[in-house]
Amino acid sequence: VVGGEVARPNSWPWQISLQYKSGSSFYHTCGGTLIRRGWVMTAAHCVDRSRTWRVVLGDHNINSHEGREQYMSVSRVYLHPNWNSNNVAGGWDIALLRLSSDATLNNYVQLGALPPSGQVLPHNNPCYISGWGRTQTGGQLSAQLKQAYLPVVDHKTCSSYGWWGSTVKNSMVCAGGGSESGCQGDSGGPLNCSVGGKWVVHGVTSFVSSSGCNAYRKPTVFTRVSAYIIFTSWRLSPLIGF
Ligand SMILES: CC(C)C[C@H](NC(=O)[C@H](CCCC[NH3+])NC(=O)C(F)(F)F)C(=O)Nc1ccc(C(C)C)cc1
Repeated sequence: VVGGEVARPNSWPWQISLQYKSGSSFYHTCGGTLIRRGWVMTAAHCVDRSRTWRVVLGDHNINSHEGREQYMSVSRVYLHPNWNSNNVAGGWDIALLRLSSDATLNNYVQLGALPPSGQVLPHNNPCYISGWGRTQTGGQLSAQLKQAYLPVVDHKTCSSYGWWGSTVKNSMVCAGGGSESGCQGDSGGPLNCSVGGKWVVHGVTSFVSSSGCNAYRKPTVFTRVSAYIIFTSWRLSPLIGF
């Protein structure tokens, strides 16, 4: 996250750190959202290589053990079938991770709320990005979870000339576009939007401009979660429409 501030610890209790094993250590690579006790939603581009993954719940400082963390292994990765790793602009940048055991919900670990199917937020709807991603273009990851205020940029504006043009599809949501943005390492994490006084996870962090994370008029682009939900009522919702 470029700009913004360090989040109050566990203030986004559905935010997870997706880590891969290298040697005997694990390294943060992406964010994600806990959407059921045994399921995490993240970006397909985060998990389209086969690695040994783990999900850390209830984290704040990813470099220290604070005692609130739950470390979960991943039993299966479900990439959206239409995801094309050579074309992030094509969309479909969404995946589900089945955890090998259920998370314990508490003050530090909660489920993220998903939007109703098809809901599109208005221009300037208040949202926050959260993540441990780089704090500058080409910079380092943040040790502590950060957040930045990124209001929604409607599709009409985001897909116009000088902005993202046709790179941005209707299955995406744009937010920010000023001096604050997501950056590498925030991928897969939530765009937390205030809707009717509640926080709803409306986006999965997907991409920023290759000329720099907080490039002018290149808002951070998120997979629009409501485009992948088939049913609105929770009784029928099979998580995400794969
Ligand atoms: C050095 C970084 C900033 C490069 C930048 N990376 C990204 O935007 C990567 C996702 C890359 C997916 C493709 N493997 N995402 C992120 O950094 C995120 F913002 F989500 F955290 C990028 O490739 N951006 C990009 C590339 C191509 C396009 C279209 C023109 C196809 C749009 C954006």
